Amino acid sequence: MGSLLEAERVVTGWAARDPSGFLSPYSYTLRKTGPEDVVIKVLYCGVCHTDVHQAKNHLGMSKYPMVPGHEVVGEVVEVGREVSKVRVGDVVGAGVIVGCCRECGSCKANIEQYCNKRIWSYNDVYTDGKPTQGGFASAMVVDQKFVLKIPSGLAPEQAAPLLCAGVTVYSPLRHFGLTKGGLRGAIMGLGGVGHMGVKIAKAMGHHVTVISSSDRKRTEAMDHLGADAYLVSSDEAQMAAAIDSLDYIIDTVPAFHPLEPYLSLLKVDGKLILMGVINQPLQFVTPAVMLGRKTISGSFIGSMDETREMLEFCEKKGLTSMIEMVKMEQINEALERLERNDVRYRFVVDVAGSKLDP
Ligand SMILES: NC(=O)C1=CN([C@@H]2O[C@H](COP(=O)(O)OP(=O)(O)OC[C@H]3O[C@@H](n4cnc5c(N)ncnc54)[C@H](OP(=O)(O)O)[C@@H]3O)[C@@H](O)[C@H]2O)C=CC1
Ligand SMILES: O=C/C=C/c1ccc(O)c(O)c1
Ligand SMILES: [Zn+2]
Ligand SMILES: [Zn+2]
Repeated sequence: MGSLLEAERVVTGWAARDPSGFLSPYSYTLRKTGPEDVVIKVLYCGVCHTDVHQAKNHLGMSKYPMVPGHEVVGEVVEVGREVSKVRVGDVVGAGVIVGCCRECGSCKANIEQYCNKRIWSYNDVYTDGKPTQGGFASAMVVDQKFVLKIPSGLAPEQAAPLLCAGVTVYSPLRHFGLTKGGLRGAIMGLGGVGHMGVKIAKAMGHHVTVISSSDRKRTEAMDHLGADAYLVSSDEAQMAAAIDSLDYIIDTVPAFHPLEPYLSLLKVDGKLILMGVINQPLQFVTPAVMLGRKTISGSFIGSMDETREMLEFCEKKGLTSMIEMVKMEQINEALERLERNDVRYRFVVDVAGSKLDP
């Protein structure tokens, strides 16, 4: 396979060319397989709201052409001579980060996602000076440090959303000591990250409330995802009844919203953990946190160690994601539906089963 891939280094991905965010086929060259590199034939790739933010330049940092996709599951088709972690034929995952400095405090503490020299899986520049491109493509080359074997008990397409959405909720629950049974938590925004939040928090034995912008997802949240309570954020009576009741809120809303109504739902020492990428200042008055010693924090994906642990946790607990599979030809419709909150609950692109070339 090595020599075949050497000869077939050109791959096709689907790239955004400008802030319209419209994706279309794009050919580019993968780097030569280095000693620590793993060449992955992409099988499936989840579609995260961050892909919308990046493709549409919501953060003002987008570089084009950009092939998004960072919930990647694929088959190893070639490995560099020093790769020991995976073998050809293994089903592996890759996520948001594909590089780090390995020397700073964060890297030494194995929380490489907080390395200031992190390299993003797309919309970034790799150590060889070439743009990184993501998983909406036939193949990727990834350093073995940022690749994990998918446990055999997880279906590959089910595992894709875990590589961003899953670890994004697992990491703060672990880090902030919120894993013990009996806690009362809330997941705000029932989308890709939020639905994994409900499942993971329930599997930890928590009482889970969904805080949603509408009543539309109530039945699914309660009957299919296993939530214990459902709160519509605009319903003042429901909100008032929930004051002082929660140990934590994981807030995944990707748009500006006030924080004070949600801070009031926390118990003393409760934590509001912000996950959404919002490019606008949020506001709160200080008594909203002082009178209750409350914490507002943020959290960014999770480390490779936490990702491995989370995959094992999901396998052990039999957790699956709720996905809608699409072909690459449907990616623009999927991105548009994601942006208008019309997905239950993660699109996953069947990359290997799609026609990628024009
Ligand atoms: N911190 C991190 O490491 C990570 C951050 N993110 C970020 O988290 C956010 C959520 O990602 P993801 O779960 O993929 O997104 P989704 O679009 O799948 O879910 C977001 C949910 O937020 C709610 N919502 C409320 N207001 C809006 C609005 N104006 N537009 C859209 N949704 C709204 C909806 O739930 P409801 O109908 O229940 O109100 C929606 O389903 C994004 O900003 C993403 O970039 C993603 C992954 C990692
Ligand atoms: O989906 C994963 C990435 C999330 C993310 C979080 C924060 C931020 O500033 C980003 O650009 C992306
Ligand atoms: Zn993501
Ligand atoms: Zn570092």
